[in-house]
Amino acid sequence: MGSDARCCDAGGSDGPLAGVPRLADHPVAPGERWILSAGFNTGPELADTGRIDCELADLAALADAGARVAVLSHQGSHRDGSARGLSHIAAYLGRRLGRVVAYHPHSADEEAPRVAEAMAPGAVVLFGNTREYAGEERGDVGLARAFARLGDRVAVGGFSKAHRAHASNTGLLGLMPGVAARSLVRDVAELAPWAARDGRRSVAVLGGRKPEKVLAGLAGLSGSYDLIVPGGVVLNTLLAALGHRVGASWLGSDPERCVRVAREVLQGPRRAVIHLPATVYVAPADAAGNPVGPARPLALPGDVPAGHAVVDFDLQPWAAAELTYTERALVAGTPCQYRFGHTRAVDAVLPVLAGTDTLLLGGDTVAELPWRGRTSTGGGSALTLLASGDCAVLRALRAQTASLL
Ligand SMILES: Nc1ncnc2c1ncn2[C@@H]1O[C@H](COP(=O)(O)OP(=O)(O)O)[C@@H](O)[C@H]1O
Ligand SMILES: O=C(OP(=O)(O)O)[C@H](O)COP(=O)(O)O
Repeated sequence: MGSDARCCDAGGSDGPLAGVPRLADHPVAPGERWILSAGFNTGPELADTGRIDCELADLAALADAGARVAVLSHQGSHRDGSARGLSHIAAYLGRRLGRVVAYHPHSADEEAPRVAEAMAPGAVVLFGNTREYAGEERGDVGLARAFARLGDRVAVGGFSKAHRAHASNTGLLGLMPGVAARSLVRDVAELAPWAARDGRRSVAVLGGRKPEKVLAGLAGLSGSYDLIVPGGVVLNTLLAALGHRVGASWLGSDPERCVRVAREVLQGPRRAVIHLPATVYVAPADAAGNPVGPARPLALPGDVPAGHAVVDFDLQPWAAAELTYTERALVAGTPCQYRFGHTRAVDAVLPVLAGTDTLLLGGDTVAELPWRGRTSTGGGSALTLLASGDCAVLRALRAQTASLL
């Protein structure tokens, strides 16, 4: 990771959007067959519809121009069996767009291309969850070829998966002309105030469960932010890197790499002060680090008892004071087990940050926290972009040539 967080810089250049072809600049002719690669990765109860709502304008623009629009989206994961059908999302899209949105439950079965071919100009069909297939998350070219039978051009939205080189985004871009959807351009551009160092005091509150919170968040932002408040998997990983026993605390899907990176961050030069709590709260926990019994305080330094996991922490008074001076903040990943009633870290952080330029990142974080301020549909993707200045989908879009379109 670079020592400076980069994105679209605050000085107004296009940053990572430079050289990216855009749907907004591209005329769409009636009857053209378009795929919209979307990112409707949201829970079945649709607690937060931001990841769907942000793609409505692109869908409407394509359909209004008379395109035949095949929508592909991921949700959940094939790897852990959490991928589900998307029929409820087709119903929601229909209501919001005020037009019929048909649903075909598979995106790569024999029937799917026939459904796509039969669409009338202006029609929209949502195809089944791309993560029904193992090849999606592997970026499998054969699966991308199957998806490619649904259209002749692709508009790539789905910022939440822009850091993934998957069959339904970079895979399709390798096979057909493609442009960035308006939602992707907007989501990337809106990160600019949280990117390059601009002299404002900055804090990153990091939590959640996914390795990107450590690999992109902790490693990438410790060189450019003033204060990092780790929670969730990031705090657990730091405690492990410091040599504490962490019991059943959740260390994510790539624990060895994350602990190694956390150790490098702790030992290497960095700008950020990293907050380590004096008191964490531990509770009996299941294999996923989720609490199954009441929590009790544990003073640090100390070891988490076997079968217990860190579920929450107290913010140190000096950090609470620092937050009141913060001018720019991001919260990436819920810092504590909020949905299980462990709310101390969130209660200490969010109300103070509500008065600053603060951005909440990610799907679960935005869905579960009481926040009325600015949000981003990207979690890991936004951190990747902030940390490295680029991501897989933008690279693939830049590689497209105008002659393809
Ligand atoms: N200490 C913890 N141990 C395990 N899970 C945690 C912990 N703290 C927060 N979480 C969980 O992290 C989830 C969000 O993680 P993640 O998927 O990485 O965020 P997002 O989808 O917003 O990017 C929350 O639902 C929360 O319950
Ligand atoms: O929810 C998402 O990412 P996030 O949890 O980093 O916000 C995206 O849809 C990417 O999903 P993935 O991390 O399963 O590839």
